[in-house]
This record gives sequence, C-alpha cells and structure tokens, in this order.
Amino acid sequence: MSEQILDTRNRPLRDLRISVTDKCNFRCQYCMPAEIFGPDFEFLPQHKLLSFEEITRLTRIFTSVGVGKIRITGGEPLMRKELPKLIEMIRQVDGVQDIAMTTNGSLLARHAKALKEAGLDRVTVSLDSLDDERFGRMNGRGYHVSDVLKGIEAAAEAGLSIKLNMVVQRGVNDEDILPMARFFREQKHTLRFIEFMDVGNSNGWKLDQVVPSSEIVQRIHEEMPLTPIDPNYFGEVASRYRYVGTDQEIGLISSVTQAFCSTCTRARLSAEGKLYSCLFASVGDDLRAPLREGKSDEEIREQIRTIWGKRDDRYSEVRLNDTPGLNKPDKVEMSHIGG
Ligand SMILES: Nc1nc2c(ncn2[C@@H]2O[C@H](COP(=O)(O)OP(=O)(O)OP(=O)(O)O)[C@@H](O)[C@H]2O)c(=O)[nH]1
Ligand SMILES: C[S@@+](CC[C@H](N)C(=O)[O-])C[C@H]1O[C@@H](n2cnc3c(N)ncnc32)[C@H](O)[C@@H]1O
Ligand code: SF4
Ligand code: SF4
Repeated sequence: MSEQILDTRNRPLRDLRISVTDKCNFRCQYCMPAEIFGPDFEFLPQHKLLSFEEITRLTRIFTSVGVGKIRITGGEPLMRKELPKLIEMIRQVDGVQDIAMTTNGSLLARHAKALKEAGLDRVTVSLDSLDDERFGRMNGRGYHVSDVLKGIEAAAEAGLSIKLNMVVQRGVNDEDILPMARFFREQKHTLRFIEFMDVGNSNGWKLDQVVPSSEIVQRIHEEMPLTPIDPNYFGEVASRYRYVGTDQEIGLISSVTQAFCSTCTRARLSAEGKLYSCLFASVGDDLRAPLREGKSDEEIREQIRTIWGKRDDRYSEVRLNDTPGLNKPDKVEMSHIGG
C-alpha cells in the first residue's frame, strides 16, 4: 500500500489531472475566448512543457503518495504530438489504476484506436450542443457536431469507455438540454451536465447564466422520469440519476449550486509542470525546476507532501458568498491547467 497524504481538511490526494498542452483548436467562449486567445497570444514554447519522461517520473512519485487515478487533459490533449506514447508510459507505472482523458473530440476519430492500444481506459468527450450552427459558434472555430460524433463512434469501436460533458449556459445552449439527453440516452452513453463556472479571468461569468442542476433534472424528469442513485466512489464529482426503468444514467456537476470541495481529492499539474491544489488557484508550485535541477524522487515527494499538507482550498464552497466584483487576484486559466 502506498502512503496516503492528507490536507488540512483531511482530504487524501487521490487523483492527478495532467495537462499536456495549453493549446487548443477550439475557442469556447467560456474557456478560451477568441478575443483573448487570439493570433498574438503566446502559448508555452516546447522546451517549457514537461517532457513525457518528466510527466511519467512525476506520475510515479504521485502514485507513491496515494494517487491512483490519472486524467489527461489540456488545452486539447490531442494537440500534443505522440500522446499514445505518453499513455503507454503512464500505463507502466505501478499504482496507476485508471487512466482517463478529457477531449473536445474533434481529433479523436484518428487517435482512438492507438490510445486504447496504449492503455487508455476511458474518454470524456465535451459536447455542448447537437445543433451544428450553435455548436460552431460555441466552439469559436466552426467545428461540426459530426466531427465530434465521429470521434465518439471511433472511441466506442476501439473499446474505450465513454462519458459526455456538456457545459450549460442559460440563453446560450440550455435549449439543448433535452435533445442532448434524448440522444445520449438512445446512444447509451452517460451524459453529464456541468454548471457554467467562473474559471480563469476572461470568460465573462455571470450567475444568471448558470442553470442550476436542480432545474436541469426537473426539465428532463418531466419528459423522462429520473431517480437518484448512489455515487460510484468517494468524492465523485457528478451526482448520478438513472432513467426509470433503464440502466442508463446521467450526471450533474454542480460546482456552483452544490459545491463538492469537502471531498475534493484532486491535484492538477499544468503543462509546464506547476502543481495546483485547486481549479481556482491563483498560483501553482513549480515541479519542473526541481526535476531539471536533478533533485531526487524523495526530495520531490517531500515537496508534494508539503504542498498537499498545507492545502486548505474550498473555492466553490465560498464562491456564492463572494461579493461580485470583489478585487481578487487573477486565477489560473482552465485551459492552462486542465479542467
Ligand atoms: N469546481 C470544480 N469543478 C470540477 C472539479 N473537477 C471537475 N470539475 C468539473 O467537472 C467537469 C467534469 O470533470 P471530469 O474530469 O470529466 O469528471 P470526473 O467526475 O472527474 O470524472 P470521473 O472520473 O469520470 O468521475 C470538469 O470539466 C469541470 O468542469 C473540481 O475539482 N472542482
Ligand atoms: C478545459 S477542458 C480541457 C479538455 C478538452 N479541451 C475538452 O474540452 O474536453 C475540460 C473541461 O472543462 C470544461 N470547462 C471549461 N470551461 C468551463 C467553465 N467555464 N465552466 C464549466 N466547465 C468548463 C469543458 O467543457 C471540458 O469538459
Ligand atoms: S473547453 Fe476544451 S475545447 Fe473548449 S476551449 Fe477549453 S480547452 Fe479548448
Ligand atoms: S473548487 Fe477547488 S477545492 Fe473545491 S472542488 Fe473544485 S478544485 Fe476542489
């Protein structure tokens, strides 16, 4: 059994979410708005990115202090060249029980088979609408729904387990809630509805654009009756509901209206090797420098123990009490550290 480390709120470190690139081919308004992430925006140069060897070494150190779940994310993780090679390297690490990836799905069709063969267990594909025009607008680059559906199909054919993520914004895509629910119920994939969050510094978040999960459940329940079911594991982010009379389910990720910080076991590693103890953190701790300065595994492990031991984050829990417009320090961008 590996060591378990606890933060100041007794939360163990269990999941590591690894961002492999800060780049993305989409410009979702709620994440990387085109007016900010324009042609002049400077993304990380290659030498600042953690190499696959560095990521794998850190994964090994993290598993020795209790991490079992790995999620590959970004930016768009499939923009990172030779990603299957990284998956293969992480798969070899003792203690890694589950490797998942979050992707916008646009490049998945051509990579799904290689990812599965390399050892990826699961993909979560983000899709906000089945309406091509609206989807093209939301992704900021005119990508088609069919590009993503082909990716989902290829992932299913390759034998990857699949979930869908839909960020719901009132007045933007809330009319897609029912069509998405019907479609993925039919397709037998679990769809999770995510409350629009105030991540990063530039997504123009307003509370009145958040559709509370309770309302989403109500809207679906009126047409397709739902019943709540237990979480799959301690600290599961989504609350689960099953369509009555079926074994199909949906998930609700309610970080705005029902914060889940008290069971948050997630650490996030940015593409340049900074460790963030919260999605809403302003600063991360640099792990790349110690890696490149020749520090030993034990020295880096001790640094991680110290960071996690001091952790007190509970941003979502305090968010609703925050005064809008309060002068807070800039938070890290979600595309930078992964969702
Ligand atoms: N506030 C907050 N939101 C989170 C956190 N983790 C995930 N989310 C949100 O939930 C979405 C879904 O996360 P995923 O990584 O797909 O889901 P997951 O629940 O970790 O995945 P499973 O392992 O399949 O249960 C993310 O895109 C974020 O929007 C978190 O720690 N804090
Ligand atoms: C940052 S993306 C990275 C992975 C990949 N590019 C994708 O879109 O799946 C991870 C997840 O964060 C979600 N996300 C981004 N901005 C968000 C926001 N403001 N509120 C809620 N979820 C958000 C996305 O929908 C996506 O499911
Ligand atoms: S949510 Fe994902 S696909 Fe959309 S801009 Fe952010 S990183 Fe790219
Ligand atoms: S807001 Fe921070 S502490 Fe709370 S669940 Fe999200 S990442 Fe964890």
